[in-house]
Amino acid sequence: MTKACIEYFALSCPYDMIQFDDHSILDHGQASPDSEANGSSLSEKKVTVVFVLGECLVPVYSLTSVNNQSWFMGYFLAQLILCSMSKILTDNIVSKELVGELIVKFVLLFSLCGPGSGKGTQCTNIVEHFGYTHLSAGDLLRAEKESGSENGTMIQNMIKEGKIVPSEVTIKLLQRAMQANNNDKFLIDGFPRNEENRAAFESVTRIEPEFVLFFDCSEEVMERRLLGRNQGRADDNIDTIRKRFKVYMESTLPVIEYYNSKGKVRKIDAEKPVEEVFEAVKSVFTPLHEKVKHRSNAPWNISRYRDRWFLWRIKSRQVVYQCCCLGVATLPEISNQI
Ligand SMILES: Nc1ncnc2c1ncn2[C@@H]1O[C@H](COP(=O)(O)OP(=O)(O)OP(=O)(O)O)[C@@H](O)[C@H]1O
Ligand SMILES: O=c1ccn([C@@H]2O[C@H](COP(=O)(O)O)[C@@H](O)[C@H]2O)c(=O)[nH]1
Repeated sequence: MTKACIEYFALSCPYDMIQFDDHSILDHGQASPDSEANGSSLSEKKVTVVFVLGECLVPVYSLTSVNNQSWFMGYFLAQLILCSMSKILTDNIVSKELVGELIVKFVLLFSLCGPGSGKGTQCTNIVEHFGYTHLSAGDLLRAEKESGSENGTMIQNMIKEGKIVPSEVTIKLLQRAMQANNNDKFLIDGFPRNEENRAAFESVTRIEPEFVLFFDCSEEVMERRLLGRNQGRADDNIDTIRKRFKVYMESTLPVIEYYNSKGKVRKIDAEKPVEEVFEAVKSVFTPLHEKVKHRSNAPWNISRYRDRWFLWRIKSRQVVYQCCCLGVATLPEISNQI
């Protein structure tokens, strides 16, 4: 989550310093069956709010000293996004260290490998073993084409030619799929396909991958696997396969090199049998899995502040909270649910 960021500021403020648009939070508190949730006890509590400052202000909140209730946290955060940020920012900058363990990262992994290297096969294993949500950009595009979308013909032509679909189309599909899913661990397969995809995704979502899986496999082996796949895909023919290899070498390899220069690439020998490849995958995932397994299984919520969508979730008592800016979006289809 927001790993591309930039700077953290933790602000401690008494609850009553925060100006809400209305007082319904207190009304809510009085209505709560939980005695700690009444208005007077809330006003005595202290809240630490963490902001991430970037190109735009992306709020990330973590709460300390709050004996919170889940309804309160949810309502508080929704209100806080809507309230005047400037009022809070002018007060009480405490320390950057406070952030520490309290910010729980939104885990994102990319699997970026040649066509036919076996990334789809391994992603299925990773989902079963480590509980990630697997989003295959290619599958999302194929489903979009099948749905009769206005982009259907364009997508079909691009896939047939092995070309890369414009970033805005693919990113919108990925964002929608992430928003529709409660998981906090996503494995995005076959994306970003080129530098433009990568830069657009990071700029829109402000999310960077934790690491990038790279399945090393020769063209000869990949070609043999694709020709033997037998799933009726329009691009599993020798002409399209060769075009895909060319696009991969010219456009996708530079993305892998970019992530490699940032120390994020985990290279795996993908020419071995499926089970052996998965053993290597497991050794890459296990340390990360250990690190994040304490994370909350609370459901994700979504809300919008101005033109930005925020994905957030709360776990009360143990102070687990995550917030992720999903970027500028007009998503009228979900606005009614908020
Ligand atoms: N390690 C392996 N050894 C032998 N065959 C494999 C291995 N991994 C995958 N395959 C087979 O190779 C074919 C391609 O695998 P898969 O669909 O996982 O590739 P992919 O990288 O996701 O391809 P694409 O980019 O075209 O979606 C499948 O038929 C799969 O069963
Ligand atoms: O981010 C993406 C992912 C895929 N495409 C197009 O889809 C095909 C098939 O992708 P697979 O990952 O192999 O299933 C690919 O050749 C591209 O044409 C895309 O444009 N952008």
